[in-house]
Amino acid sequence: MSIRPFLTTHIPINLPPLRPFHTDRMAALTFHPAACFFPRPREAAATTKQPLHHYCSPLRTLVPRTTRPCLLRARSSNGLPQTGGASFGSSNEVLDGTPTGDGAPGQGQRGGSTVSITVVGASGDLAKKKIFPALFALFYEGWLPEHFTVFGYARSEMNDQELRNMISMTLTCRIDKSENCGDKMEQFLKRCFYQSGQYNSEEGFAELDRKLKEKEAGRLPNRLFYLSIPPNIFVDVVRSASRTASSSSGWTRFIVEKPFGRDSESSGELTRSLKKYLVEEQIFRIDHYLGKELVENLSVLRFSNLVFEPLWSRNYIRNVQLIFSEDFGTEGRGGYFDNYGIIRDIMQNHLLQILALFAMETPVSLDAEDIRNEKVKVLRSMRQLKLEDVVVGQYKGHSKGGKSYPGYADDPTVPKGSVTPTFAAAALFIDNARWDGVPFLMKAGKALHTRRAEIRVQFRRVPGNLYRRNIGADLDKATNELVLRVQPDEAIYLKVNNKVPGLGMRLDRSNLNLLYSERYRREIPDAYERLLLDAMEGERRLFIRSDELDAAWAIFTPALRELEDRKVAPELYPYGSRGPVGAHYLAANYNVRWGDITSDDDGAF
Ligand SMILES: NC(=O)C1=CN([C@@H]2O[C@H](COP(=O)(O)OP(=O)(O)OC[C@H]3O[C@@H](n4cnc5c(N)ncnc54)[C@H](OP(=O)(O)O)[C@@H]3O)[C@@H](O)[C@H]2O)C=CC1
Ligand SMILES: O=C1O[C@H](COP(=O)(O)O)[C@@H](O)[C@H](O)[C@H]1O
Repeated sequence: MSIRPFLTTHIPINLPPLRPFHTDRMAALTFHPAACFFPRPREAAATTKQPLHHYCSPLRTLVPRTTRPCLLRARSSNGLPQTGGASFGSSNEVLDGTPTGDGAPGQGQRGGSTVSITVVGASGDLAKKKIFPALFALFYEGWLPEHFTVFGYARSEMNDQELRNMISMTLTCRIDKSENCGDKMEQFLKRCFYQSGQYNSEEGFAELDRKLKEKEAGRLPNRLFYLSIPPNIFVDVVRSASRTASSSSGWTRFIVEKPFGRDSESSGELTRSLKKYLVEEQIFRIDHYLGKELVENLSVLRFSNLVFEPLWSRNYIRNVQLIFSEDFGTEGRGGYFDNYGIIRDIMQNHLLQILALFAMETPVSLDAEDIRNEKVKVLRSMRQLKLEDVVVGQYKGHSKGGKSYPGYADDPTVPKGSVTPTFAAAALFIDNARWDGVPFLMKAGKALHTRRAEIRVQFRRVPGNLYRRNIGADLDKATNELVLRVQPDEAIYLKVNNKVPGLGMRLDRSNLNLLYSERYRREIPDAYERLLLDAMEGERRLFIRSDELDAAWAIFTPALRELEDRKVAPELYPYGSRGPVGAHYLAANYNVRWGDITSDDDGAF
């Protein structure tokens, strides 16, 4: 829902900030779209069964629009908090605690609002590796509200202390701000609790509800459930938790982890099942690549720099490459992976989401729905992937330097004779006016020679290039290339032709390089931090809407089905190699050379 009418008519934009601003030179007072908004009527209705009122920040209690000023949120332009939690600080409590006097939800609530985050599947890999550490990082940086509680829920028998011990093993302090880290950890762990229960058990979640209420202590309760569990139990959890552990008067949201089905049909079925218990506005489908700094920056780069947007079309761009590689195999996750394969694991979600952001038209605003509307349009303009435009591979065992690396098929959890691809390359097309005929090439693989994720934009050659003699026969070698390196060593660099200093006229291709570690001397937050915070704030921009998901599956489902029906044998590639040569033939069909096979160092022609 657009925030515009509210913005123009109701926000006193000259309000002083709630706390003094940080002196950060990048500080900018920005209106945070989640801070003030009309209620999402269906979400509010579904969760509160109360009359609809205007919210002033979903993390704060309900405040009637007519009597409460909305809060402007101070965020530096690089996303760091300005005041160590300005948006949930004690000033909010003054607002929250004031009786509304009109029967609005929140009246009679004691001491403001609270947020409870329940990590379902707390004993699992993702919870330990990413979710608890991200929550701690948010706490450490002052982004969590004053009143918050973290609960772990899983079948494993554990008490609160055992959960805390488990979590503490993976918490780390910010490299650049390690002071008081031990104290902060202790404070954070004291807010962590555990409830053991079955995933389909309403009693289990009712018990959780009882404990949550105890911690909420009469404050307006807002509840976030993170489903960090295998997909076959998503619906069980949503059914049980929504029935017995929903917030009685605040919001209740569910973050759902991928995979969202394995094709159009199963994804549609999952969506329908979830919607029996939740409305779309309560469902936060996470794609953690959307939370990565460079992916967030894609739109900034494009829409706030005049030099890029005019070039962003078939007129100047020859091809776009989306590349993901990992230098390790499925180690330990073979059982899960075999049911999905690399196309579903990486391409259909992470790479396709990046592609949609890259290729979309300028959205009407930065509002979540405006952005997601544009992404859906791109996805719906895409051609279904054809089998002849796909190459699949699977890694095999390899020995190097006296060390041997197991093949995918050596994993005991992988069924014998599996043809599941651990590598794939694909050529995709967007049949719209902007991108007609431009190949979007994707490449994703496990157990390759390096860990890397990047977007490469190869531009067309300069017509009638005056310097063609200096460049040599292959003019495509001298075209500009813009690279957004998502990870590791985040960077944006542009390959330009340049004169090598000297009396002669020798050219080379050099990089104009924006290396984040040199430019910004601060740690880049993990994607899960950004996404968790957004979910708490009700900011949906970086989450996948159900129509986006449908459109994404429509592109890949036919080719996936054919691959499986025909049991297409993957090309084997050695662990630690650059992947199957078939990927080069596929690119060559479209006159493309993968940008990552040449060195990124500046080089002579
Ligand atoms: N791990 C990762 O890096 C990533 C994971 N994901 C997704 O996140 C979700 C969680 O992943 P991950 O943590 O690796 O998953 P796990 O396999 O570690 O499972 C999480 C927890 O769920 C419970 N569980 C596991 N299998 C079953 C089962 N068959 N039936 C019932 N409960 C079960 C276990 O808890 P208990 O036995 O205590 O109940 C387990 O600790 C998945 O949807 C995954 O696809 C997405 C991106 C990356
Ligand atoms: O979603 C997934 O992502 C990870 C890679 O994430 P990254 O942030 O470490 O790049 C991948 O290993 C996993 O297979 C996949 O499910």
